[in-house]
Amino acid sequence: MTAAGEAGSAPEAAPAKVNLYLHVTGRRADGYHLLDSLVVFAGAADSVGYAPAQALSLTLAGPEGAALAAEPDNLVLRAARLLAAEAGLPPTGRLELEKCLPVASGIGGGSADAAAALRLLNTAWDVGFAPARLEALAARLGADVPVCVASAAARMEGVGETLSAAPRLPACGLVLANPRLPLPTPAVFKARRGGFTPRAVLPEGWDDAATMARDLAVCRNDLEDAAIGLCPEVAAVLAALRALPGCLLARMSGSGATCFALFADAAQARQGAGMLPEAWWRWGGGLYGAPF
Ligand SMILES: C[C@](O)(CO)[C@H](O)COP(=O)(O)OP(=O)(O)OC[C@H]1O[C@@H](n2ccc(N)nc2=O)[C@H](O)[C@@H]1O
Ligand SMILES: Nc1ncnc2c1ncn2[C@@H]1O[C@H](COP(=O)(O)OP(=O)(O)OP(=O)(O)O)[C@@H](O)[C@H]1O
Repeated sequence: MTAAGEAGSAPEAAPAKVNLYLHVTGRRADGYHLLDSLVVFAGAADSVGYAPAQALSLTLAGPEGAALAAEPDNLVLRAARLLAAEAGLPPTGRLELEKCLPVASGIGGGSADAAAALRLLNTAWDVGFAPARLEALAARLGADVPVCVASAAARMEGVGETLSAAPRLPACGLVLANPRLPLPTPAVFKARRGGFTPRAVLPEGWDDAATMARDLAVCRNDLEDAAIGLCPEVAAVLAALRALPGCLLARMSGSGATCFALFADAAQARQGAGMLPEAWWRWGGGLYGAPF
């Protein structure tokens, strides 16, 4: 155990993933859908903390923690047990999950938590697996977990395990809004109707948010209609986002119900989030890791 491990590790951020577009390009024989998606990470995040202890445990904190109180199989614990088994170690430690992202909401909160736990424990337990090995483990926890291991913008294909470089992203602002209605991913995939959408054609990069929004406008989220069928409030969230001053593009993320809007900068996005109904979960800011 390292000195840092004995004192407990610094909390690991678990940022929200946002699917700027999501094309369903095909379907595998096992029923899983083949996707093409541009994934970015927002400044909105959960965090996972660790302190050494003989037995593995998890405590929940944060504004959305109560929503997981009855969850028998938290992804953080599943990630910890999987890493321990692969490393040939007993799973140990007191984990704390500060839950700020709404549960079952299309921004991969559970996936981000699982990936953060893999990163944190890979260091705290001195396992030392390379990122590629962590990504392979992550794929066993869920389709969205591999992209969350690096928590950096990426193009995601296959069922989520094929990651490649994203176009160079400009500075931009993001608003996230959720009507506080959970929408489980399996139900949305099941309700999807229609054919497949080709892989998107993307440039090498964008110099400003308006150009990026213009190019992304020809893409779509192929789960949006199914999500609106199951949760009509998604349409109201999209309408409210599109009405915000400075909104360049609004679309649903993942399987919903969270929708995002793109802005020229983080300040405009923060202002926009403040104009949305208080009953919704809403967040405004920049991309994860951006200077502000
Ligand atoms: C919609 C996305 O959020 C886009 O980023 C992800 O593809 C979903 O990732 P996730 O929540 O980690 O999904 P998982 O927990 O692996 O799968 C939940 C369920 O969604 C469906 N599913 C998921 C991913 C995928 N590529 N095809 C699917 O059909 C399957 O019915 C699966 O049983
Ligand atoms: N740490 C966690 N955070 C959130 N959900 C968790 C966690 N651990 C287990 N879960 C379970 O996982 C489910 C959330 O998965 P789901 O894929 O629907 O939503 P999501 O994490 O918002 O991601 P997506 O973008 O894929 O929709 C919840 O129903 C919850 O019971």
